[in-house]
Amino acid sequence: MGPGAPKALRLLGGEPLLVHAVRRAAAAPSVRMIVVAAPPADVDAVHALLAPVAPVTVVAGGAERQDSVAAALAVVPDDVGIVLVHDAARCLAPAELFEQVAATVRDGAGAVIPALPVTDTIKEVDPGERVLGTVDRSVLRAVQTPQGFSAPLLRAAHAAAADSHTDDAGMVEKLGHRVVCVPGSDFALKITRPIDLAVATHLLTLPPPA
Ligand SMILES: Nc1ccn([C@@H]2O[C@H](COP(=O)(O)OP(=O)(O)OP(=O)(O)O)[C@@H](O)[C@H]2O)c(=O)n1
Ligand SMILES: C[C@](O)(CO)[C@H](O)COP(=O)(O)O
Repeated sequence: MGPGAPKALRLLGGEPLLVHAVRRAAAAPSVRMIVVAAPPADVDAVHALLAPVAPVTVVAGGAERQDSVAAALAVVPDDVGIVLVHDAARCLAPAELFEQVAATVRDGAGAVIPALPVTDTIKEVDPGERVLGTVDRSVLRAVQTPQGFSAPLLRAAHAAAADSHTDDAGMVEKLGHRVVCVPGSDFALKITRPIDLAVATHLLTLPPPA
């Protein structure tokens, strides 16, 4: 995103991305507890920011996403059976997506991820940008959050993780456990570059997705 405030605190329609993300998570009827991992120095400030939005527990996050998820998971009570892991950067993921993911876990899938088909042609390249080949995109999916898990499975995956993973489902895959996809949402785009913020600003003007 370039220089400026931490991405989760950048403004979208006048409110921080994190506020949008928590509001939508809290609107999902299945969500009964929200844990936010924040930079250690900002725990109190993030709690104050979110208190008017929804009841939240705020913990100190880690250096990497995986560390932050582990820190948040550590305070989830043992009687919570399903955990959804979400990115603040996917701040417009609708409440309905949280529900769909939670319902699929509840129906018996241990690990559930929202995913969209890939629409570009994908090339594999070498370090010199020379094309090595064209990948069959029909078997590829672009994966989003919230990702949903049975809590014991997610805890086991984090406990076993020896290397770094870009998503939680990757750790579950490493355990050899099945991960299933549900249809993702265009509203769950990851805000990474300034253009994504421009797209999200437009999405805010649209009716909420059905
Ligand atoms: N130490 C970290 C880094 C990232 N995240 C979470 O992981 C999400 C996805 O990571 P990413 O978009 O890569 O966030 P950043 O690393 O903060 O941003 P960027 O890569 O755009 O610089 C973030 O929204 C945030 O919710 C986290 O909890 N702890
Ligand atoms: C979890 C994720 O959003 C799924 O696409 C993604 O892997 C996060 O990656 P990042 O490199 O931490 O942005």
